[in-house]
Amino acid sequence: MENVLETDQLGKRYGKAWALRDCSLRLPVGRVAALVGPNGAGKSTLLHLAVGLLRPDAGAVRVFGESPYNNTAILSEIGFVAQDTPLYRDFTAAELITMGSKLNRRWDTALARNRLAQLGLSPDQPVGKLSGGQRAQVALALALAKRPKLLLLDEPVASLDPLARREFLQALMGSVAETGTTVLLSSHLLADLERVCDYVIVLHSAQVQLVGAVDDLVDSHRQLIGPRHGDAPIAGVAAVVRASHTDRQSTLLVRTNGPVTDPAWTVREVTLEDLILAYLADGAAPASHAAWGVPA
Ligand SMILES: Nc1ncnc2c1ncn2[C@@H]1O[C@H](COP(=O)(O)OP(=O)(O)OP(=O)(O)O)[C@@H](O)[C@H]1O
Repeated sequence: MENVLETDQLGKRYGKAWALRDCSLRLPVGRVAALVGPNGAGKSTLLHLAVGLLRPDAGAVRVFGESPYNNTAILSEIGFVAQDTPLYRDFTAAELITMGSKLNRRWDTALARNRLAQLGLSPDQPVGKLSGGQRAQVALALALAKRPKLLLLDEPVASLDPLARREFLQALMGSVAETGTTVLLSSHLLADLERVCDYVIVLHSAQVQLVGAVDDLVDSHRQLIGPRHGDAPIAGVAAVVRASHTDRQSTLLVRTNGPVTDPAWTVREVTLEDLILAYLADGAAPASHAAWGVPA
């Protein structure tokens, strides 16, 4: 399957501290991917490297097979909304739409205008006078109007109210279904991500903890509840990701390599949220997806 974004041992350092380290991942075409991790995990750094705003200090990042830092031509295929949704504050939304139409090859003016109308946002007001959430909506409308092949969104819904959030994610999904755009969006709102994403990248402390298709990851993990567990191997379990114990009972989130049939264990399916929380809690033990054998 074709990969839109690929990184190989990608690293970015600020002074002596690595903001992103040994990051190897693939994002296949057509996916809507969640980029998840605690504050300071390296999410924005990864997005900035992918859009060529930062130059790697180690390894490589390729978007559509090219280095975004050295090849500005591919930027026409990438839409990016940064975390603080920077816009020229003295410009009106209408002026920004006109500017977009002059600067972009595949610009969809009607889409941008319709979204603003749908949202009840005046196209004639300087965007600096809009609320933070309204400005985010304008930035997102402009990003969709670019009709990019890859859309990178850094916490796009953080400043939106719950209804606006739901509406935006629906609009995003509609646009993706129509155009086949690959999306990578960072967010802390796991329930939102669970609704819209079919791929996930979990970062912690500058390193990739988990990456893969949501279906594959959910299929290859289980929660086990049973007698207090020591180190003894359990048939069907490739690795224990997270364990919690009482005096007599253990609850394990495990990666499986076959069915767990030992009757001592009650086996439950996991949700994406269970998985993300388990891998985030286990952030001290990073590994590449290759090491886990999780399909990319
Ligand atoms: N310009 C900078 N100068 C120095 N350190 C930086 C800079 N930008 C980011 N960092 C550091 O790099 C690390 C990763 O930051 P990054 O912004 O990528 O995290 P994040 O996962 O996007 O966090 P958040 O969820 O808070 O937005 C952090 O430790 C941060 O302090």
